[in-house]
Amino acid sequence: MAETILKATNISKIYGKHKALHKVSIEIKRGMIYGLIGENGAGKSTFMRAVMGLITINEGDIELFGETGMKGLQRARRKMGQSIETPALYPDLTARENLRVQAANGGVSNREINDLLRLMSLEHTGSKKAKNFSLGMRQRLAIASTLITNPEFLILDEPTNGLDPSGIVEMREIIQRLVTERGITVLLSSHLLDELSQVATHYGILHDGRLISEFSREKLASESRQYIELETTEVQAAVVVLDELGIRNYDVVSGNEMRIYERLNDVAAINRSLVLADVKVMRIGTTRQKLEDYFLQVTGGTDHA
Ligand SMILES: Nc1ncnc2c1ncn2[C@@H]1O[C@H](COP(=O)(O)OP(=O)(O)OP(=O)(O)O)[C@@H](O)[C@H]1O
Repeated sequence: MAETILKATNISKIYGKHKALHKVSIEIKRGMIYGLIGENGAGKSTFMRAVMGLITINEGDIELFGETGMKGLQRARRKMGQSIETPALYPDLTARENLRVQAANGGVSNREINDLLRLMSLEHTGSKKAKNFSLGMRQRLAIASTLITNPEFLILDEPTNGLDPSGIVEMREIIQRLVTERGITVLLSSHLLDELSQVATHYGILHDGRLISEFSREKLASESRQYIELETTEVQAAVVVLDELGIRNYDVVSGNEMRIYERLNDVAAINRSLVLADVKVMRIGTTRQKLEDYFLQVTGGTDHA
């Protein structure tokens, strides 16, 4: 069983009359990438701040690396890095110079800095100053700065926020690299499930300060899986053809609609077989349940999302 890195039990945080977190319990084990999903104001940053000890909580317990209590948590937090409060970047310095400054007291070698620049895909930024960086580059440099201290557990608040699609893909790759190359456990947040869909191993949905759903990457993949959508007036006849083709993994979802979960690349061949058997095909093609639809489903519909 993997070591528990974070165990938050029944965490509540109240601002004035507003309950920003309501009895939130989350457990993160070594090697997980835990994605905290929720709309703006759901409580994601508040939870992360509580874990980092940047705010006090009104109720609940936090255990980090098996440590509890003020002293224990202080010790544990030395093994952590975060991007909630981003370190100041020096706009007139290059990526390398920025990391040098961050590393000034840490005895960090040039080799390590080179490695960090490569890890963050910043190795080709050369003499470019941080003020001329794209948002994605700045975000990556900020993460690189937090890695100077070699954390085992990293908290990233909305790392894909504001990035364009290619920046999002790059950030996902980098986060994955943190895990595979450095064995870092990650807690990260986003207001869009889609943005973390290919990176997180586990998901928690926060809504109005409550953790309303938790699921694994596997569950997400199976619930938002791709399938062939077939619309026909002759479902019975279509079933016979599919059986003849050896296709077993399908559902009849209504009187004239079917979903086929296998042979996704054989749409044309399946269509041909149906037509040859005189089955009227109104529509056939691959589709994928939109992740944001899934999000609406688990949050209970538009009222809650
Ligand atoms: N220092 C504070 N004082 C008062 N209310 C606060 C404070 N910080 C956060 N809140 C409130 O707590 C709730 C949760 O905020 P939080 O920043 O955790 O949300 P979030 O999910 O991270 O959203 P966002 O993506 O907008 O940051 C919000 O209603 C917010 O207004």
